[in-house]
Amino acid sequence: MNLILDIIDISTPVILLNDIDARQIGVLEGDRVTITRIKSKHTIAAPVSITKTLTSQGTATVSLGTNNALDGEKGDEIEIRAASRPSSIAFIRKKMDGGKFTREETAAIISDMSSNVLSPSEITAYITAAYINGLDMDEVEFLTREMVASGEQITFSKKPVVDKHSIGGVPGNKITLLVVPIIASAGLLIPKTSSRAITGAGGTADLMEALAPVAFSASEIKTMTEKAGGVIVWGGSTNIAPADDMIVTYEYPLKIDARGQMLASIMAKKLAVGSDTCVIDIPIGPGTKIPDEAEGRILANELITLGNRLGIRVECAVTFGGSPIGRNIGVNLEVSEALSILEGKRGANSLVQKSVAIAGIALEMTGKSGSGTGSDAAYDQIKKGKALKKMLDIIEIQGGDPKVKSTDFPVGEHTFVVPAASDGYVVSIKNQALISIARTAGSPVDHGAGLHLHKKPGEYVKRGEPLLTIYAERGWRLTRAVEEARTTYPVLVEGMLLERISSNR
Ligand SMILES: O=P(O)(O)OC[C@H]1O[C@H](OP(=O)(O)O)[C@H](O)[C@@H]1O
Ligand SMILES: Nc1ccnc(=O)[nH]1
Repeated sequence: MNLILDIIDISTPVILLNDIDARQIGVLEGDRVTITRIKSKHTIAAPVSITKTLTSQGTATVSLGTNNALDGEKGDEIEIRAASRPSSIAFIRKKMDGGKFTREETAAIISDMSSNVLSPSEITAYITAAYINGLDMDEVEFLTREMVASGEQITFSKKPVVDKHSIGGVPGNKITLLVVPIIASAGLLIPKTSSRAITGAGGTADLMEALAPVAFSASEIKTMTEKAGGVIVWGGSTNIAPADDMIVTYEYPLKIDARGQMLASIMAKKLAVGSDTCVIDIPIGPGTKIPDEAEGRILANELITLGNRLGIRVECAVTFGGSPIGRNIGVNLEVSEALSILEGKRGANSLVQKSVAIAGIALEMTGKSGSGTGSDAAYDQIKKGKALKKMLDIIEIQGGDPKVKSTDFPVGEHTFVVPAASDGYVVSIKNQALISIARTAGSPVDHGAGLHLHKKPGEYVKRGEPLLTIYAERGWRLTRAVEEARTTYPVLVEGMLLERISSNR
């Protein structure tokens, strides 16, 4: 049936059909149709949503998410036909039943995902099936290569091309804002692509966005890296492994990072930007993605094996993730904390030591520093102000303000101080509770939202002294975050009364 195209500004891939037209085409809610733009003969597929009022008879309203693939204009004539179910759904079902994906099946899933043929519930089913039944190394390699093939690739003529990545999972992990300028200031190329928050309250792409734009094409990333030595950009921005970003989008609300997808997500971004030397941070501990050192070693071997298969030299650093890195969680708070260290101010040991350790490994891997001297050399780049200067160059080349200072990042005006309920040493911190409070307060969308930890494990606190301060840009968000802090006890002080339980009678 031929209809007239209208476009609605929502991102979810969908086509809205009037119920009378839908009946004539023979489709029900959630069924798929093919849409052919008569003028260009270009055909795509999309899931249907049926309406009596939003779209009148004779019109088909597609979301921006769908129109990106169709490339249509309001008023175009389009032909709509009921489509058969994509074959990738059968492959997803195979994984639900514990089967193994072939390269062709992986390619079909990634292609259907990238071209919006799969609906959000089907993508979620794919991630969930892989989360539960896992992917073996062949399947991970297929996925990585298909993710790369779904977008553009960069090659540099100068070698080495260095990279770093963290598997995430530990709150406050802003080290990329220090590691990249350290490495670039040592004269190495580092085209760093990051995801937004996956399980956390602020991913590196979210943090960097407070300093400069992060969405660039592959050729812009190449040119900027060649000029400044490094960049910190959003991997899902344009066309660097776009299928990876779709997976991350559907993982975020579930607060999961499926193992096979995580390996592919990280390594696809490395392969796409042409890096040959990579250090990967694996934070371990309670409330992180990896519970202990033994599991950290297994993951490290998987990343190294995958790197070998892709021609990337990988070293992993298993790091302590049992409590936050630094003391701030949330976009502006983290950016400010990272910049203040680059500016030479005193800062949290956990942040400085971890950053120079990771940067040091990269310096040693590339021969810039001798064995065992990398972290001192990395620290020197901070102390001599070279890392700060490089970070400002990176900010400038990405279109941010090169005069920015650590004090330029406002926190939300709504604040609440959580006091210690008793005297004692802080014995532990619940990462997941802190992440959840920061997300509830508005992070990463509200840049001023988040929290500051006054006390970390091993530190003494007196009753009534602040344990943490919560910041929000909106009063209602602060109220909800405070309610959460009251029930989850994110910072545990020894001897603290956690709960009173009495008989119901
Ligand atoms: O939200 P969770 O799952 O904690 O972690 C995701 C973060 O971890 C990685 O950090 P980086 O790019 O190595 O700095 C990703 O790119 C992303 O920013
Ligand atoms: N799944 C992922 C974990 C960490 N970083 C990523 O880019 N992707």
